[in-house]
Amino acid sequence: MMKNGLGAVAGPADPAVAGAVGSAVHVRGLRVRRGGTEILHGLDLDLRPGSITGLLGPSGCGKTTLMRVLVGVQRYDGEVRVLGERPGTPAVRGRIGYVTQAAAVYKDLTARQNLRYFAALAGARARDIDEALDTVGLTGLADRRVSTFSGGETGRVSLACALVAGPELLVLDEPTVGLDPLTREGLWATFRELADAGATLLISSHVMDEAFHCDRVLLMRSGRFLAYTTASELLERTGADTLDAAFLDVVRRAGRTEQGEGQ
Ligand SMILES: Nc1ncnc2c1ncn2[C@@H]1O[C@H](COP(=O)(O)OP(=O)(O)OP(=O)(O)O)[C@@H](O)[C@H]1O
Repeated sequence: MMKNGLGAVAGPADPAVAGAVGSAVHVRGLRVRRGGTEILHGLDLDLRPGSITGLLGPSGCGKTTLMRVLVGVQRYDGEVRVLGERPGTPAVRGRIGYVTQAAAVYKDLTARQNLRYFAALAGARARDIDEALDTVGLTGLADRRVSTFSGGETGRVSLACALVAGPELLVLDEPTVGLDPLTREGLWATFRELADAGATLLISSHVMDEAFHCDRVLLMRSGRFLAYTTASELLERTGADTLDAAFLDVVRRAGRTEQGEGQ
């Protein structure tokens, strides 16, 4: 398992639930190549059921690639289990929600019609459509065609479509980008409710401060995990005033460790 800049390891959040059986996500030695280049360099990870994990790191570090592996649309080498199964297998496909950066909704339908469609696909697992619309703040726009929505509103329809399917694992690629602070706070409250009800959430973000909403954060850089910790622990250990400064500190320490190992 890889050492990070804080002297900890990117691995089990809680030894009591570590391993393929107890983890919602279990990853060992994950490697991914895209376009002939290795993008992820041997990742280890366990996510506890009912937890929120923030996946934080600069653009291009491999966040989306990791998410693609978990939802079963990316080839990989190594061991990966999601909800106890191999990614992409029929046994888990309907139990995982994935919201990409590009909204995947039907623009010629209204928001409500989109949700009805995704609820129908989810069958017995489906949640209440009005509640999902309310959660993302779209009740007032529910019966307008999505083609008339702003980018942020369209993104919220996409999120509501994932929510309405009642997923056990929710993988969200930058769900709060372009949203106003009020909607953002409301969404984080919803994410917490989902986790409290037993769902596991992995949420990527560029915004370091969103780490305060997460149970744990994974700091990622250049296809490697630098730390798997909490926001407050990160501040405490680095002595930094802000999470941005703490992240830079971790990056510098990791660089020094690599240099030291290379000598
Ligand atoms: N099909 C591809 N062929 C070659 N390289 C790729 C391909 N897809 C992605 N990459 C590269 O893989 C790296 C990781 O990309 P990824 O989309 O996972 O990053 P990210 O952390 O999600 O970035 P962002 O925050 O900007 O969305 C990037 O350097 C990207 O250029």
